Amino acid sequence: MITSHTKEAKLNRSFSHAPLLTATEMRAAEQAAMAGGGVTGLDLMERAGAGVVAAALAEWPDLEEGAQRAVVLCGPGNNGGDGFVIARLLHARGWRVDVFLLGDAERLPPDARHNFLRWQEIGQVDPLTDDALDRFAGAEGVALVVDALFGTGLTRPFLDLGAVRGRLAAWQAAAQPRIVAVDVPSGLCSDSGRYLGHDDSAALDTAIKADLTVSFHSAKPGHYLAQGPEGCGKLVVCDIGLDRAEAPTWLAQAPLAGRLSKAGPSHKYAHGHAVVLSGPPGKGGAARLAARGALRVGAGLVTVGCPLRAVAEHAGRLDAIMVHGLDGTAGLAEMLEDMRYTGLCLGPGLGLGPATGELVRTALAARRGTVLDADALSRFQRDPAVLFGMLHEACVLTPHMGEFARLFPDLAEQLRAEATRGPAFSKVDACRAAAARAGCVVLLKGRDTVIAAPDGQVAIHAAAYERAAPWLATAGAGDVLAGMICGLLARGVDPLGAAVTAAWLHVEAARSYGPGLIAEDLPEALPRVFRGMGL
Ligand SMILES: NC(=O)C1=CN([C@@H]2O[C@H](COP(=O)(O)OP(=O)(O)OC[C@H]3O[C@@H](n4cnc5c(N)ncnc54)[C@H](O)[C@@H]3O)[C@@H](O)[C@H]2O)[C@@H](O)CC1
Ligand SMILES: [K+]
Repeated sequence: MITSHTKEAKLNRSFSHAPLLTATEMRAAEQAAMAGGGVTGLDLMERAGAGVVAAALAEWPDLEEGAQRAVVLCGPGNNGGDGFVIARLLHARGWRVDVFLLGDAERLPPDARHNFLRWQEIGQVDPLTDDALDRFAGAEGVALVVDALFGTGLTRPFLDLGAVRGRLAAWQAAAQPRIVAVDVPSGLCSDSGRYLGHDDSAALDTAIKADLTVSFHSAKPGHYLAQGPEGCGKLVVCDIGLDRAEAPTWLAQAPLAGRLSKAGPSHKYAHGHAVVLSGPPGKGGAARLAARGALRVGAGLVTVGCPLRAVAEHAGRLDAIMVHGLDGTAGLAEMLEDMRYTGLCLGPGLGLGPATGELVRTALAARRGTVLDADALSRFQRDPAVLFGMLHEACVLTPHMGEFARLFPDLAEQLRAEATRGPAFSKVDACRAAAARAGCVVLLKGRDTVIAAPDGQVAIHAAAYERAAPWLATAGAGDVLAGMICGLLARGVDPLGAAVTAAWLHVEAARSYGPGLIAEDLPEALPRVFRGMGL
């Protein structure tokens, strides 16, 4: 599952991005390094443990002051092994450390067992039972709890230890020790960001939620998807000396400024002409928002194409954006004979009637860069295969979860089903399968937006951690996103690049505007974002 060098080189020109490794890919990276002979599993475990200690001390400098007290909860695998290393390193700093083990010490894997035995030369290990935790509940002065129960090896729900979660929650509320999770908060699936065995909405009430999560080598999809960000608190990735891995899934980061620059050809047609189709009078606001997004993202020209009877409404509301009255699908077909129209956007406010289906058919036959959103997707709920049969590789579909379920009901159902085994079916899995089925780029919206191409590449764009943008949950924001993608397609950006770039800019615009944001503000915030990028 490693991308080819050619593909990688192409991606590198478009984005800065970091690979996100699944549990299987992470294991493979570790195995490859060990097979190369340069490093042993014990070396990696030592580096992982040292990385957690360093990250915790960097996060909370007050922990450097005086002797502190820590509780380390170790699990039955190598995540627990990291825990024994951490206990030893904290002890070496003069800390008082209490260590609990979940499971049978005899059955620990070799590296974890080695570190268990080393710890036993220093201190004792208590079994992690309800009784032990009860006895410990009154312990004073615990400054740090280390969650080293389960990492990437979580295969089944972590249910029988409701007591642990309850205790941690109680400690967090009462004594307020900091909780640092090793690799992932235990119970969270590192591939999907889902807490196994829990209804999603209830999971966070009972889960181990960390204040800081320290992962190794590369972040994992689960740190960014679903409940990952809430569970992890804050994320730090520490280097454990493995070679940089490439993977088909990566984290979308800032687009390279050069790709958005207007330096070079100065003629407006050099930057493309985007067309946003609008619905009937009184329903044109969504199209106008999309058109504004297309214009601000740098399309040379933008036209709203609308029914003849909606021309007056649009003309009264638009200046820099042109209005073109269309006489149904024939009018659209005639308009698109002009090859200077380079990007299309259909869906926002378009309506769910048969006319929408016909407009989509006509637009797709013109084979331009085309964004299909909202009604242009929902219209095909009864027979998605009809839509899939018309799509081409210059298309981008931008469903939210409800629209996704209309087009890909089986995939949505898999995502909705309770996750009972790890690694669990993830939004990445769903979106990757959808893109393969549709034969074009699919951008599945959410705080964790997932963007998949039909060749299997997937970018996760998460408005989480330092890029949280809660104000983006506002009416019309999706219309602006569709318009921004359309504008980039019109400018000649490839579909995956356009979708990833727009997703990043959209969140950046929201963050730069801040509280009180409404959809109209998003396009207007783009100039500030561009200036910040040095454009
Ligand atoms: N892969 C790597 O490159 C490295 C891995 N390291 C650590 O190793 C971890 C992965 O170790 P493992 O693969 O041993 O996996 P884990 O330590 O995450 O857990 C695996 C063990 O837990 C059991 N288990 C899974 N779910 C359970 C449940 N719900 N209840 C009870 N038992 C359950 C499994 O049967 C297995 O015995 C990483 O998360 C990381 O912390 C680090 O030491 C550094 C290097
Ligand atoms: K953990």
